[in-house]
Amino acid sequence: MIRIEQLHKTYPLERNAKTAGPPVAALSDINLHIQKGEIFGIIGRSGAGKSTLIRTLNMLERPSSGRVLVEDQDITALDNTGLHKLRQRIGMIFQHFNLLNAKTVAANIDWPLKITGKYTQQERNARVAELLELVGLSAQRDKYPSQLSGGQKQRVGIARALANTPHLLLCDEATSALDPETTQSILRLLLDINRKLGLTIVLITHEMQVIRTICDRVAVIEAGRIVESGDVAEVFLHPQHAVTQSMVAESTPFSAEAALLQSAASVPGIEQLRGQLVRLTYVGDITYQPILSSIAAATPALITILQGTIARIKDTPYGQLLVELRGEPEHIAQVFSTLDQHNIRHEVLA
Ligand SMILES: Nc1ncnc2c1ncn2[C@@H]1O[C@H](COP(=O)(O)OP(=O)(O)OP(=O)(O)O)[C@@H](O)[C@H]1O
Repeated sequence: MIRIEQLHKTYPLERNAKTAGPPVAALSDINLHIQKGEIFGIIGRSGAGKSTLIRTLNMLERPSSGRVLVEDQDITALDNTGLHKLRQRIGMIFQHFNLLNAKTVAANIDWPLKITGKYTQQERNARVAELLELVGLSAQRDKYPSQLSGGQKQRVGIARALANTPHLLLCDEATSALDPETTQSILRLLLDINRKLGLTIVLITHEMQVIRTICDRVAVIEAGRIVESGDVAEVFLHPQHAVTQSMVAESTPFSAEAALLQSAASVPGIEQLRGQLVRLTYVGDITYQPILSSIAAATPALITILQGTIARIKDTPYGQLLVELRGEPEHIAQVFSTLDQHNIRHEVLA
């Protein structure tokens, strides 16, 4: 669906600088492949380059070099007419909604249909009604943006972005201005739209919780470079880069995992342990199988659970356990080999 190849973006001047400052390398050698129908998240700290990157996907920002292919078309080579057509295939929603305040909800949603000049009034009315229904705002059709809550405004933004049946939806910090409950309802709506319409969604966020709730894959950006990318469960459960590790550790629902991710020294009573301290991670259906009981029944090794969590990342269940293993070396080896057979990752921490 999208292929980003060796993308670089350098801003000539420091932002807000009154006089010319040194150039800012906002994106350096970005290479990404985003598949049709997936929800792809780009996460990073403030100033990492997220907005610049997502804006290159519809050429709101022109890269300094490199290519962006959307549905096999190199969009960096498009002229204004080509860009106009491209933007009808790509919807976008924004942190601050960007609604037309003087227009009603229905008129905001109608606007992108009207400017194409392709549809009759009757066709537009029918499409607007359909979109209002999709985002759950039929009763608000004649209200103005100032009469809506933040969540409702974002629903209007989503309906407007979908008006011309785009193939791709870009979400620029779409839930950052919303409270946690409203954030969840907007994320559920995006997931629902992704599933119902098969729409590819690319979002940028600084919140791990957003990635964990709806994304299939994620790329972590830091100082203009992709430092890590992959399936969300893999990146969350085994973050490799220091930035990813700290963002996972900071995200509240992951506090239990954060403890598990930290050094063995964080385990209460560590000094009393006599065996090996091992972290087990399992992902998928195996989460609900009695693997530990089977191992305990098959070997004389002693397994003590010290800490653990079972949760979900999007639809994928996973478990992480910190256990102490005690026994003869051959029994411990037997435990590890059984874990291997079941694809349960094990790391000896101490
Ligand atoms: N128009 C501009 N002119 C000069 N520098 C810019 C411009 N836009 C962005 N930058 C710089 O490029 C870098 C990346 O900015 P960008 O807005 O893409 O990051 P971000 O990850 O989206 O940050 P935030 O989460 O704070 O919005 C920053 O150093 C920023 O100051």
